[in-house]
Amino acid sequence: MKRIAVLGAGSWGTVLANLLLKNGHEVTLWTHKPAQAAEITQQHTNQHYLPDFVLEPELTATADLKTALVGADVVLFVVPTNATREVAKKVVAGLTELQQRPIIVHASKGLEQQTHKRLSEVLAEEMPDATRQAIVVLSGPSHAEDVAAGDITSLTAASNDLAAAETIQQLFMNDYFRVYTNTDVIGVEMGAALKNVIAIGAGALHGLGYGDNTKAALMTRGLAEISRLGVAFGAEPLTFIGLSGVGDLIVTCTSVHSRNWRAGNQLGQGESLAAVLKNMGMVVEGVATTKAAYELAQQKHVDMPITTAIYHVLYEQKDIGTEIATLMKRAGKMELA
Ligand SMILES: NC(=O)C1=CN([C@@H]2O[C@H](COP(=O)(O)OP(=O)(O)OC[C@H]3O[C@@H](n4cnc5c(N)ncnc54)[C@H](O)[C@@H]3O)[C@@H](O)[C@H]2O)C=CC1
Ligand SMILES: O=C(CO)COP(=O)(O)O
Repeated sequence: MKRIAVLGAGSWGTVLANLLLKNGHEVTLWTHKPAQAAEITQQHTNQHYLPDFVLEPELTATADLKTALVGADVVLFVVPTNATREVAKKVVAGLTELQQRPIIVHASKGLEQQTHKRLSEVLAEEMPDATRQAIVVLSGPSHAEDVAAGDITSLTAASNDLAAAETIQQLFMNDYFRVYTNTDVIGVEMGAALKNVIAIGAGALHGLGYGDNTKAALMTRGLAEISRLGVAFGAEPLTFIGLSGVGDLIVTCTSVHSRNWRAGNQLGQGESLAAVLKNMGMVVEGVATTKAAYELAQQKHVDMPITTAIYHVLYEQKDIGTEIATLMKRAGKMELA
């Protein structure tokens, strides 16, 4: 039995906290919203993020970070990518005062907007050795709504420290949640972040009325460019045919639960990006990651035509139909080049 602080009470943080509690661990969920902490602890619901899902009655939430961190063996970050650095700074202050050194895990999927860094890099930068053991990334095809319903789900726990990844694997495993380990942190984080970009494209195709052939083409060629960029940063190519690569790409490009897919679908139906983001009420990671991926591709001279087209639509207000036509007019090439 471990004591675990889960930071971020959106849909994913709440479901992971609930699962860890059901697995027999002592869990405290931290949210920066006091009213939400009260709702989770007293009413056992989190209506905004998980409508109608009843939480374990023993799950407690707090808006006081230090209360969540006291005695924690593991600290699990599940806040949006662009809040991770800010929250890490607060966690460092708390852990320094408490003189604790937990394993740090993150389950978020994105590249930091300003620096384009992966989240394990952000956490390593902000958290000195005295405040942490290893950093582990938890990733894979896993919509919170499906895990809440007890759907069989498989993820990967990636770390440079295999023993720490194995510890985290054991924390989460149960009869419907199976976790593998991986040591390719770069590949796992790049796959997780970049699939959100392609999912916006898949949603847009759906919104425009395209069929299954088109969506399969987008996913397959999307995976080709995800792998190219990942490998340029040192990822192992095989990681992209794993859970955090093709696995997460499939679920995010095909599920109505995906916020990235839903955002794309609404864009395809003619909504403006501003309206889509306003209506979603939850994080759509792929929007910021599209810009990061586009800029990284330019920096590394990696060909990413689909990501470029999505960047044009999101950031330069280009027409989706024109971007699709431009993609189709490119010269023929070898499939595996
Ligand atoms: N929802 C899902 O099914 C899955 C989500 N993820 C990833 O997990 C991460 C979180 O996603 P969700 O839980 O879905 O997001 P969400 O939009 O449902 O919730 C985000 C939570 O973070 C909080 N938050 C926002 N800014 C904050 C700040 N500056 N300080 C503290 N808390 C802050 C919000 O109040 C909210 O409670 C994302 O990176 C997402 O890609 C990964 C796998 C599945
Ligand atoms: O990462 C996810 C599923 O594995 C969640 O995707 P969305 O953020 O698009 O909902």
